[in-house]
Amino acid sequence: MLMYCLSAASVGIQSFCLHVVTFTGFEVTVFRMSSEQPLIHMQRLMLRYPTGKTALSGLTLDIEQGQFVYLVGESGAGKSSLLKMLYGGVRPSSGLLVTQQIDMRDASESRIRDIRRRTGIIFQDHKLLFSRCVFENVALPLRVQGWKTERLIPRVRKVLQYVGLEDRLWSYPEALSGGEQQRVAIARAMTANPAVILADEPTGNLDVETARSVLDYLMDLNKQGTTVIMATHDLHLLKSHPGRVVQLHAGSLAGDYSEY
Ligand SMILES: Nc1ncnc2c1ncn2[C@@H]1O[C@H](COP(=O)(O)OP(=O)(O)OP(=O)(O)O)[C@@H](O)[C@H]1O
Repeated sequence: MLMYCLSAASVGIQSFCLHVVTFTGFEVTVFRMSSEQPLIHMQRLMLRYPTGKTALSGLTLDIEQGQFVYLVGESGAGKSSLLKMLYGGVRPSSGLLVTQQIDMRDASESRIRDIRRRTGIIFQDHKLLFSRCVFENVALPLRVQGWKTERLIPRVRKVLQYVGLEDRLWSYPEALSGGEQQRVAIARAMTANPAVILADEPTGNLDVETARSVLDYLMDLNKQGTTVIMATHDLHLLKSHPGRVVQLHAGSLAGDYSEY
């Protein structure tokens, strides 16, 4: 089932978005520009930290809606810095970055908040709140958006059911295994129907089997329309879960393989 919505202020005048309700019942927001621009467009993108360290030096790259992209490269290549830039954690020092139709060079704070609302973020150390139960951790992005408790309960139940943790609703993260904690982080990242999921080494602390199951969830979300961009050192995962591979080296593009 497809539902169209009118272009919102945050998506620009000539753009529109589709809310796609997928076969598993999740609604994914898919953005399209009338000019068919890519979801993410980078041109000679540079990032220099205040310390003077150049993390990205002249990156030119497009990422299309619906792609599954692995970011690979040696430690310090710039993978995390690129992900950070994609959710507005740091601003470009020079060059062009347009993500989800927002020019990040001069985007206002409210535009950056728009980006974050449409972006799910997963970290290696999952960054769950240990003082809050699973339900509250997963509900957080919806609470930030002002959802009332009665409306968010069914949504949180549904995403926890998806990652197989509906029976752990009231558990605290410390009572979960590393793999279960990462599945809670996936549930939290997907709960607000993001257009994009950014994952920074989400399998870094997991054994091979658990890492594969985390990848299964991300691949499944991708098949339902969510663009996934994932930094990883786990190159063996690329064989079992193929995708586009973007290789960085010392802040520059070193390779771009459409299907590994
Ligand atoms: N906040 C920061 N301030 C200054 N320099 C930074 C900062 N964050 C990262 N860097 C530097 O920028 C470069 C790129 O770092 P980044 O974390 O993006 O690499 P990475 O490819 O993600 O590495 P890893 O695989 O080890 O996570 C490195 O030289 C790093 O030391």
